[in-house]
Amino acid sequence: MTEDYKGRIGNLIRDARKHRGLTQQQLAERLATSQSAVNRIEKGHQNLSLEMLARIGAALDSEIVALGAGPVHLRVSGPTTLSGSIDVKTSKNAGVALLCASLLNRGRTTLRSVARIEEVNRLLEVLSSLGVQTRWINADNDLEIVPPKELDLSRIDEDAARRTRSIIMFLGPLLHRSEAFDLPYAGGCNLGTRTVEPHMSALRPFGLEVKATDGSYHARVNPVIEPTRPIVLTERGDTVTENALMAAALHPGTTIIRNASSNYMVQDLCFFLQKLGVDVDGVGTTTLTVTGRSEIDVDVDYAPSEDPIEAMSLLAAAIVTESEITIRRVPIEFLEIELATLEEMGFRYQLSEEYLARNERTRLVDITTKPGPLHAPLDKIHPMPFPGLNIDNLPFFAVIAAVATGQTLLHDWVYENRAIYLVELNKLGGDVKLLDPHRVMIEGPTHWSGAEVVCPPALRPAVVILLAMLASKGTSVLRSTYVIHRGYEDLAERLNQLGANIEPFRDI
Ligand SMILES: CC(=O)N[C@H]1[C@@H](OP(=O)(O)OP(=O)(O)OC[C@H]2O[C@@H](n3ccc(=O)[nH]c3=O)[C@H](O)[C@@H]2O)O[C@H](CO)[C@@H](O)[C@@H]1O
Ligand SMILES: C=C(OP(=O)(O)O)C(=O)O
Repeated sequence: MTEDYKGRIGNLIRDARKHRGLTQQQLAERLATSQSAVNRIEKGHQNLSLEMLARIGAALDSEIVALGAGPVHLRVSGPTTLSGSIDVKTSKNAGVALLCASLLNRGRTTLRSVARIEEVNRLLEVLSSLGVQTRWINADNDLEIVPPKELDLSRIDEDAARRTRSIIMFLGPLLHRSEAFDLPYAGGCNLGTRTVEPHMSALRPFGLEVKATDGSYHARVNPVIEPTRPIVLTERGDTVTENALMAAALHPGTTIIRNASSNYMVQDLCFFLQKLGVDVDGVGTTTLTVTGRSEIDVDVDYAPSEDPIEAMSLLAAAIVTESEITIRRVPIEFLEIELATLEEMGFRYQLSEEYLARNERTRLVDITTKPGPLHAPLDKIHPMPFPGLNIDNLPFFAVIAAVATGQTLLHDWVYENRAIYLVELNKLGGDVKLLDPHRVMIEGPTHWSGAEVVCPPALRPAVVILLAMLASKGTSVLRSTYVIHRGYEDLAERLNQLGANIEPFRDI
C-alpha cells in the first residue's frame, strides 16, 4: 500500500514535469539534487519529506498533493494501434428517457442492459429520493424500478437533479400525478444556451404552467385543460418530443404531435410506450399519433437499443489510431449519413448482415474498419435532425478531419458553445481554427504529441480529446473526466481491451 502510494506520487511528478517540458536533469537542477534522485522519485523508490514535496510542487508550478478523493483523471500512453472486437452499449439518451417514462407506470418496470453511466446514476438518485425503489438485478445491468403508491415530490434530491438536464423530462409524466410540484433547474453539458421554452409550449396544452424562480421550476397543472388540436413543436428536439409523448401517454384521448423528432431515443421511448399499452402511430416519422390511457399499471420488460453515438466514438477511435477493429451491435439506421460522409473522405469498412436489437425493432450490424488514408470532404460537415448527421456525432468529425489530408469545415449551427472545445485538439498538435462560435476549420494530417489537458465541460468534445491522446506520441493526461462517465460506461477499460494504454488515477 505504502509502495503503491509512492508510485502514484512518482507518476504525478513525472506527468507534471513532462507537462512543463522539463527533463529529469532540469528538474534536478531546480531542486538542487541529482538526476538519479529525480529518477528514483518518479519510479516511487524514494521516501519524500513534506518539504521536498512542497519544493517539487513549487519547481513544477503544480500542486502535487491535494487532500481528499478528487476527480478521476486518465493517463494515456501512445501512440496506440487497436485490434479486436467491441460491443456497443445501450444509449445514454434512451436510458434517461426510459427512466423518466417509468414514472408513468404504477407497475414494475424492468429495463434490460441499461448503460451504467453517471447520467443514469443521477436519475436513479432522484427517483429514489421520490420513494421509487430501483435495483440493479444482475451483472447484465438489468434494472428494476418499482414506484411507491404516492411519489414524495417534496423530498427530491436537488443536488443530483441539478447535475442532469434530463430532469426536465419529469415534467411530462409528473403533470398527471400532481397539480403542483417543484423541480430544480436542469443541468447537463455546458453547450451554451439550451432553452426549455419548447418544453413549456409542448406541455401547456396539457394544462401545465411553469414559473421559473429561485433555481426551481414551479409547476402548476390545471387538469381540465387538454389538447384540442395537434401539438406543433417549434423545434424538432429529442427531449421535447419525449416530454410531449409522455404527457400524451397518460392522457385518455388522442394527441397528435407534429414536427416530432424521430431520433433513436424517441423511437425507443415509443416502443416502450407501446409495451405499456399506449397506442403510438407514426414511429420513425415526424407526426406521432398517441392514444393514451388514464392509468398505466403493468409489469413491463423492455430492452433499449444500442447507442449510435458510442458507435461513432468507436469508429473515430479506429480511424484516428489507423486500426482495424470490429464494432459490434451498431444501430445502422442512425449512422448511415455518418458512414456515407466518411466514405466520401476515403474511409473503407465492411458491414455484416443486419440483425435485430433486443427490442426486436432496431436494426444492428457489425462494422469492421479498414485503415487507410483519408482526405478532407469537398463540402462542410453539419448536423441535421434525424435522419441527418447527428449533432452529437459532429465533434468526432473534428478528430477524424484532423487525420485527413486537407481542410475540413465543421458547422455546428445548433449549439452556441460546443465547437470552441474542439480547439483543445491544438494542445496535442492539431490545427483547429475557430472561425466563429459555430464554425471550426481543421487542417490535417496531424502529428499528435502527448500533452496534459483538462476535460472540457462537454461530453463529446472530452471524448474527442481522449481519442486524439490514443494517437499521440508519449504520455498524455486528461484531467477531471466525470463528464465522460456521464455518457460512457468503462470507456477507458474497454479501449484498453482493444490494446489502448489508459490508466485512471486520482490526485492523492
Ligand atoms: C438526453 C438527450 O436525449 N439529449 C440529447 C437531446 O438533448 P435536448 O433534447 O435537451 O436538446 P436541446 O433541447 O438542448 O436542443 C439542442 C439544441 O438544438 C436547438 N434546436 C433543436 C432542435 C431544432 O429543431 N432546432 C434547434 O434549434 C435547441 O435550441 C438547442 O440549442 O438532443 C440534443 C440534440 O440532438 C442532443 O445533443 C442530446 O444528446
Ligand atoms: C449533449 C449531450 O447530452 P445531454 O443532453 O445529456 O447534455 C450529449 O449526449 O452529447
